[in-house]
Amino acid sequence: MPAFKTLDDLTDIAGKRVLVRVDLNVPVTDGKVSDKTRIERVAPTIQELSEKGAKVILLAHFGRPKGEPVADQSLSLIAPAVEEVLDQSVAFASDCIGEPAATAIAKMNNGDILLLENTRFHKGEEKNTPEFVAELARNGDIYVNDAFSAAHRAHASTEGLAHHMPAYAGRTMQAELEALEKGLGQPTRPVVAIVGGAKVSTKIDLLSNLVTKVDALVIGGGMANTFIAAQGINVGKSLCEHDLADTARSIMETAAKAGCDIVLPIDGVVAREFKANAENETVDINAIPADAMMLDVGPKSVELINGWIERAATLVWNGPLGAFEIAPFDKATVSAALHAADQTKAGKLVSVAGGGDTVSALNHADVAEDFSYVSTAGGAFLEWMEGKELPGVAVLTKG
Ligand SMILES: Nc1ncnc2c1ncn2[C@@H]1O[C@H](COP(=O)(O)OP(=O)(O)O)[C@@H](O)[C@H]1O
Ligand SMILES: O=C(OP(=O)(O)O)[C@H](O)COP(=O)(O)O
Repeated sequence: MPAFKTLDDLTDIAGKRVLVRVDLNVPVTDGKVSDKTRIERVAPTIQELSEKGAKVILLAHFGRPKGEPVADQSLSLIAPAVEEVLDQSVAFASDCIGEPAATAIAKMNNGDILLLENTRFHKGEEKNTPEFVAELARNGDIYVNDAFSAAHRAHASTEGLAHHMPAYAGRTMQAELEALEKGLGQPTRPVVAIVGGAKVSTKIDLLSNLVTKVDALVIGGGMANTFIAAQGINVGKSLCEHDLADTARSIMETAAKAGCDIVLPIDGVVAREFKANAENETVDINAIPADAMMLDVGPKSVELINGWIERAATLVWNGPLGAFEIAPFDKATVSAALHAADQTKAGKLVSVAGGGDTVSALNHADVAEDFSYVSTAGGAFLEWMEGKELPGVAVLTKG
C-alpha cells in the first residue's frame, strides 16, 4: 500500500478551497446517466470535505473531447446526477479555468460544492502543460485526488496539480488500492483475465504485460475483433483497429512464450445496424458477412468463456464482451457475469471486475453485489495489475 496523506491528515480546512479530482466519466444513455456507481463512490470524500467546511471544487473529465469544447461532453449533463447522489446542491462553472471558474468560486460559502466544466476541453489537460496546471492551481489551496480510475493518466488534473499544492488521497483512492491489494496482491492461480470493451488502442498495449501475469486471457468485445482480424479473418464492419494487427500478433507470441492461453471468440452475433433489437444472426467467426458487424460473441464462445471461468481461481475482468447497452447484444456479457457470480457465491472464485461500462454491465446483470470486488477503474486497474506505477498515485506518495 503506497504511503500518502489522506483526509485524516486534513484538519482545520474550513474556508479552504479544495480542488478535488473525481472521475465523472459515467455511462450516459439518451442524455441521462445510466450508471451512477462512480458518483456514489466519490460521494463520501465530497461530503466529508463539505462537512469540514471546505469549499469543494470538483475537477473531472467526461469522454475524450481532444482539447476542444464539445456540447455532448459537457459536465453540465452530469451535474444533476451528482446533485441527486449527494442530495445537496452543486453549482456549475462553464469553464474549469479563467473568469467563469474564478467568479463561481468567489461566490462559494464554506461547505459549498462547485463542479467545473470538463478539464479535457483544454489541450493543456492531457499534455499536462505547466501553464494549464498553473491556471488550475490558481483556484485552490489544497488538492485531493479521488479519481483512482483516472490515475493511470499523467494529466494536469490527475498528476500535475499535486506538484503545486499540498496533495492528499481521497477516500475512494485509498479504498480502491486497499481492496485491490487484498483481493489481487497475491492471487490464487489459475488467474484468468477477461478483457473486452471498445477502448482498443488505449488498452491493447497493457495486454503484452498482462499475458505474463495471468494463466489465460479471454478477449471479447471490440478488442477481440482486432485480434481476429490480425489472424487474417474478415470482420466486416465490426469495431476493429486494423492498424494494431502487428501489436495483436506480438501479444499472441508473448502469451505463447509465457504459457498464457489466449481465448478468442469462435462465433459471433452480427447485425447491420448498431441499435437495440436490430435484425441479427449468429455466425461462425470465419463467416462474418462483409456488410455486418459483430456486436456480441456467440453462444459457443460463451460456453468456452464460462468453462474458463470455472477453471479460474481468480478472475479479473475489464470490458464487456459485447455492446451490452443494446439488447440482445448483452447476452454474452450477462451470461458470463452470472456464471462468475455463481462461482464466487459457491466459494470457488475470487472475482474482481472494473471499468465504468463494466460496472454498468454487472449492474445490468444484477450481479455487482455478488462479485468479490468491483472497482470503478478499468484501464487503471489493469495497469495496477501489471505492477505498473500509476502516475496519479505515485505523485501523492512524493509529497
Ligand atoms: N463488439 C462490440 N462492438 C462495439 N462496441 C462494443 C463491442 N463490445 C463492447 N463494446 C462497447 O464497449 C464499451 C465499453 O468499453 P470500455 O470503455 O473499454 O469499458 P470500461 O468502461 O468498462 O473500461 C461499451 O459501451 C460497449 O458497448
Ligand atoms: O473511464 C475511464 O477508464 P475505463 O474505461 O478504463 O474505466 C476513465 O475515466 C479514464 O478515461 P480515459 O480512458 O478516457 O482516460
